[in-house]
Amino acid sequence: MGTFQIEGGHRLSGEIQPQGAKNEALQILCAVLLTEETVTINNIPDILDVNKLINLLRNLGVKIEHIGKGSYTFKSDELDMNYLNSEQFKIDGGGLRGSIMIVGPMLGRFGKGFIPKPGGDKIGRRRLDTHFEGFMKLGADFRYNKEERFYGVEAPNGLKGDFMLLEEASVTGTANIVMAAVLAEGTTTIYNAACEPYLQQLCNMLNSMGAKISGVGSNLLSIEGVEKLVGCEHRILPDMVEIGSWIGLAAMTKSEITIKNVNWGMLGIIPTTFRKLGITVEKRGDDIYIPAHEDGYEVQSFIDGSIMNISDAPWPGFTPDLLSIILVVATQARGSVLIHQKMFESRLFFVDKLIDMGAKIILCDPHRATVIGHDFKSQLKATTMTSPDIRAGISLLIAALSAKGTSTIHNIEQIDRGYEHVVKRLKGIGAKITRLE
Ligand SMILES: CC(=O)N[C@H]1[C@@H](OP(=O)(O)OP(=O)(O)OC[C@H]2O[C@@H](n3ccc(=O)[nH]c3=O)[C@H](O)[C@@H]2O)O[C@H](CO)[C@@H](O)[C@@H]1O
Ligand SMILES: C=C(OP(=O)(O)O)C(=O)O
Repeated sequence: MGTFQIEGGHRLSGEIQPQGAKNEALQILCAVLLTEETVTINNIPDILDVNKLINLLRNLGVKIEHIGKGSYTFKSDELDMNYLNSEQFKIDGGGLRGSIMIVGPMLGRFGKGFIPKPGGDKIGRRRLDTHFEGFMKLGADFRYNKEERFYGVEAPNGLKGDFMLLEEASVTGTANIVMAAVLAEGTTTIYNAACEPYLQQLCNMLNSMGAKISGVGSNLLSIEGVEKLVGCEHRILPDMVEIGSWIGLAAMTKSEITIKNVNWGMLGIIPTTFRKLGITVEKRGDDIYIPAHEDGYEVQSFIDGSIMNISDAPWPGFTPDLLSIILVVATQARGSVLIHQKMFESRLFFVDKLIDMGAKIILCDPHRATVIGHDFKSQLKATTMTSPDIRAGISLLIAALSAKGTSTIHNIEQIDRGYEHVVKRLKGIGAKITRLE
């Protein structure tokens, strides 16, 4: 278990370049399985989850070349199907959430897809029903081995397009079904599809490979199946969740920070949501400029004067992956805010660590927390903590950087899952952080 030691209470300053998006990369990497031709992907983040998935693809027989920083080529022309029955696959597949998305492309191209129960954050129940109901709608047979927690779908006679209304707009579920449907016979219509930038990017990439997907960016996708897909080159967007994390970091440490080349057009409601806490998020070309908040930041109120409420929702609503960061930043705001995590039922429990540090938070129930901001009149105090999940982890790191004294965070593999070279990059803007092995 890795550990960070953080000396808090220092101002940071300078520029930070966002990494490529983790959740987009996981979809895009799975899509390389859909063609025997070469696929080149640029701006792949060097993070634990992505490297685990690249390793899984290599073990499956994909020929992979690292051709430059963040750039790789993939060629899936001779896959080793026996790997899917191996013990190694159980270890590799169970190591991250994103591995679930190899099932759709394998089913679409080879008529069968398997996966052990995928890993990822323990942030509440994480059902896979949407994925498998979608595959079944396309004509696949489903089986689940409860003992081994192993999922399988097979369609020896190929998949047939159909209309489906998803029970929920699942991000990885939509990606998985789209990747199966591109090679199905006939037209598939997916209503209540997730439409995050991750999915828009995936659909655009598939179209550049010869797929026929329309409705990209909406919750109604139409996919006309094609016989085969060809190679392509794709660039991954900057990570909007990482960008949001750095906005929070700047505000809470009263630091002047510029986040470079953020691709503003794809940030959706994220800048507006930080502004609701009174944080200045300035657009400078394609950069985000956060000034040092010398006088703190004040939570806005609704038109009728009622208490501010920030909650998550499927895109274009506010991503649940930034709610933990909003919560930690709110602990130093002027005013109070109700944080409502609607999607995941165990993602707010990390607030007990913030309470230990002196934050004023009432955990109303597993989904809601009321934060009463300190307005910097009282600084958080350093402590020793363990990171329970990726976004709680980065939130605790932000809290530690703002706190008085030296904090220790254990289980930082959670942070390494999704944040590239975090020590080096944070040191680059003046943070006092050390990795202890
Ligand atoms: C690898 C990856 O891409 N992971 C992301 C993906 O996970 P993932 O694709 O696993 O998450 P889903 O979109 O399937 O659902 C997340 C949770 O939200 C609930 N739910 C979902 C849709 C909905 O309309 N209503 C609802 O309540 C689900 O029951 C589930 O508990 O999307 C999540 C939701 O944005 C993000 O937190 C994860 O970072
Ligand atoms: C929950 C997340 O990741 P995963 O779905 O990979 O667990 C996340 O990125 O915030």
